Amino acid sequence: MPRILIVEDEEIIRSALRKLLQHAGYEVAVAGSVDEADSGYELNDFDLIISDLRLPGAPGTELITRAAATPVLIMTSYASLRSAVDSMKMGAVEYIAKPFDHDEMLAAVAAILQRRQAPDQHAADAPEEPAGNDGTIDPSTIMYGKCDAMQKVFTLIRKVAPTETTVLIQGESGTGKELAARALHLLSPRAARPLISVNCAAIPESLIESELFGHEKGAFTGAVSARTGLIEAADGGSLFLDEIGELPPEAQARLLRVLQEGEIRKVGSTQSRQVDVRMIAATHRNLKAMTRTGEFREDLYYRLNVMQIRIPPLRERQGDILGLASRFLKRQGERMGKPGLNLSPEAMRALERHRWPGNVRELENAIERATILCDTDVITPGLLDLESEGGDVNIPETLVEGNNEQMRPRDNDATSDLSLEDYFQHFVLENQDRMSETELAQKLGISRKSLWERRQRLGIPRKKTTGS
Ligand SMILES: Nc1ncnc2c1ncn2[C@@H]1O[C@H](COP(=O)(O)OP(=O)(O)OP(=O)(O)O)[C@@H](O)[C@H]1O
Repeated sequence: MPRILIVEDEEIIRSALRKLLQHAGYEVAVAGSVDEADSGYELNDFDLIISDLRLPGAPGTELITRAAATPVLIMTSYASLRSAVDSMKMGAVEYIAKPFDHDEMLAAVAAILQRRQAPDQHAADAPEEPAGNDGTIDPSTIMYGKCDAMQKVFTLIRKVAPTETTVLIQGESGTGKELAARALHLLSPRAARPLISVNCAAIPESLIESELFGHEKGAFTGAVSARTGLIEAADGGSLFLDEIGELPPEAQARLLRVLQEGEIRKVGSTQSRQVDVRMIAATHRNLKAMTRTGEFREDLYYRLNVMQIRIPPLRERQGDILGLASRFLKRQGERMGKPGLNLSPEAMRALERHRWPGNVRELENAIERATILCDTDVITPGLLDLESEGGDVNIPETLVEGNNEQMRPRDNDATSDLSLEDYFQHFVLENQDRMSETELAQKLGISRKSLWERRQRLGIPRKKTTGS
């Protein structure tokens, strides 16, 4: 049985992670700091160390040198992507952003241990030797989907993952684009190398070029030292550019060069450097339409759109709703110490009838909310609180302004013209004075981070007087 050491100072995360890993069949030990880990255990006896980056005393990356024979997976908050990149450069085998998804964590652990068992296949110092995926990792171990539409997505992922092809993942917010990108990476020969995920909408426009491409010392005010960009950090691995439609024009031009020439030039540098990165991009927007309005470069669009994977909205995956719900219920129940929860027949019907404008994320949030509020073993429709969430709102048939036939609104009534962003904007403007940010995000079925990002993008930042 593989032995894993968790080094985390936050008790709640430490015990949740321990339970998750024990449940998955691993032998688990825990420590609250690097020194506690080092004095309490023989670090090289473990098959894997999972450590928080920020700890009291030495940072988690210290374990990379102290446990030279053991792979170290670093956990870091999403906001500190930069530290994640630095951790990878220091030799961490993988990083994972907190709060992490349980499936994502288990998939990352399984992939690292699998590579450890077959070290000849990945030779970390020889990236040109493909790490290989021996077939034990499958998209269905990373994301749930039994309906025909998702089975087709999985087939496509299995086919395209082993290639070097650039992939464009399209789908509404919350459909699972990021999970699909992770599956593409983990099933690829690059699985042993980093997957760097960047949300282009979350990085301020003024910083995006230097974040992605790096900069030389003195390239602009504040550039006190040279810095490696995220693309370079993904060298040998994969780069996932989420919300690619938000990339400003100058960064689009630079990215095109990376795709065409396989080389990057840091901001303020005259020299280029070759990089070997597999590009995966995602968007909920219609890039083709954006090329017509000049918002997105047509040449870049064609470079990115070599292979397209469309993740269907949840309302087109009717057969998966209950399966996903019971998976989330089991997970949340275990997390919150309520393991025997069930959905009442009425709750099941309510879930199946709901339109799910926020897709899988909204379902996940609804189940989490119901699990918290539930005082018995049965989840009733009232606890899911779905009526006010969209059942009575005019959600368009299809929210993506699609060039893709499948994505076009199916009818021409007035609501079909309402884009997801219009809906979002209406909802926020109408409700922000009486709801907190947390409530707004929950009702929209998105995370608070997503709410904040979209507020910035749509020019409706949170009012100072609004509570949260
Ligand atoms: N098929 C699935 N099985 C299990 N969980 C899923 C599935 N699809 C999505 N999820 C969960 O739903 C949430 C949203 O998924 P994800 O972040 O991948 O969506 P997204 O399309 O990238 O969203 P956004 O466009 O807002 O970034 C995550 O917590 C993810 O784990």
